Amino acid sequence: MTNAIETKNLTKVYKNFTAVNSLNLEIPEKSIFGMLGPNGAGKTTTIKMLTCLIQPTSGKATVGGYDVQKNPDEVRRLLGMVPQQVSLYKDLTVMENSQLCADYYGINPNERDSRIEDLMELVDIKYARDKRISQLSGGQKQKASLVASLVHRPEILFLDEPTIGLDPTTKRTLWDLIRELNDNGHTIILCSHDMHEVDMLCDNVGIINTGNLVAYDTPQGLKDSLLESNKKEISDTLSQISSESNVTTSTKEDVENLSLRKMSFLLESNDQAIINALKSNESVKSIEIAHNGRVNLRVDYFDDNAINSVLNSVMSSNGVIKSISTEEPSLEDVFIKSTSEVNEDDRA
Ligand SMILES: Nc1ncnc2c1ncn2[C@@H]1O[C@H](COP(=O)(O)OP(=O)(O)OP(=O)(O)O)[C@@H](O)[C@H]1O
Repeated sequence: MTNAIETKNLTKVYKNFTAVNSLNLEIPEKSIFGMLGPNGAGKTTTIKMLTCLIQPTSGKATVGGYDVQKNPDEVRRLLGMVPQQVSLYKDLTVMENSQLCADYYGINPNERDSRIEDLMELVDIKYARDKRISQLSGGQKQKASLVASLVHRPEILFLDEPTIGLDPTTKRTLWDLIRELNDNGHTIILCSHDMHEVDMLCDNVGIINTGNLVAYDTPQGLKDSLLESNKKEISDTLSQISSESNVTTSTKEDVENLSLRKMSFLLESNDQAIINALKSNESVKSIEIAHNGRVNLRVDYFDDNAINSVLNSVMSSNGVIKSISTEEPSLEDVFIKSTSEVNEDDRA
């Protein structure tokens, strides 16, 4: 698979502060890539280098095969950018702003307006085509910005916090649009603090912390690796504790609790036979029935068959499960873990 974007030791230093530190990144063509990182991590600086707005201090980046320093015009032609702060002309209308963009990219005037009309229809902003940007709401401005940035049909689209401040319905429309653009072959680079959005939309995710790429994988791969590293951490701590006689009972209990994973059921009825079967199941370490009737269990983290065995206990007592949930690590957990080890000197 070819890469839409490649960086090799890409670095940006402001005076003596390193904002992006030797970044090596590969973003496959026609994929959706999520860029995560805490405030000040270096995401915008990276995007600015990739979109030729600033020059790297050292290292290299190619976009669509073109070097950002040697061929900035070719790179600009390939990409579209929807920035965090909408950068359209406030006194011009939605239509006029898009026309200006189309003219900048030399789109044939005969084709220009029909392209814009189609895009306005796609993002549902046609009804405001003749309104000035200053008269639009936040969500409408975001949509107008999308139309203007898509008019030259960019192969690679950078979206910086595209759904921030949008209502849930408009957010969903934009998510659908992002998927649709991707289905049509556009590579999307999505910068977002919305973990659900990134988890749901992205093929790959990179987490940047103090200018360094600290994690890169599929969303599921990141969550799986956190589960593995949690298991290891708990098991190491438990074996350390069991060899130290002066550790208090409550500390032991705290760590042992960490080694339990939550699971919960809603059963058609909480027959005593089912509850007894669960209580006598060795994988079940605690059981509690909530006021809404939900059965909350804690099962052994390390027992790979725990969930299967719990399900068997319910089924063999003729229990009917209406809903079930287990607690798995979320992308937010991965983010917090990957960005928690910050060297304070790096943040200066
Ligand atoms: N022109 C500049 N001069 C000096 N330092 C800068 C400049 N631009 C950015 N920085 C610093 O570089 C670091 C990275 O900033 P950047 O804007 O890339 O972060 P970010 O990850 O996009 O953050 P956010 O999520 O808050 O938008 C920050 O510490 C910032 O203060």
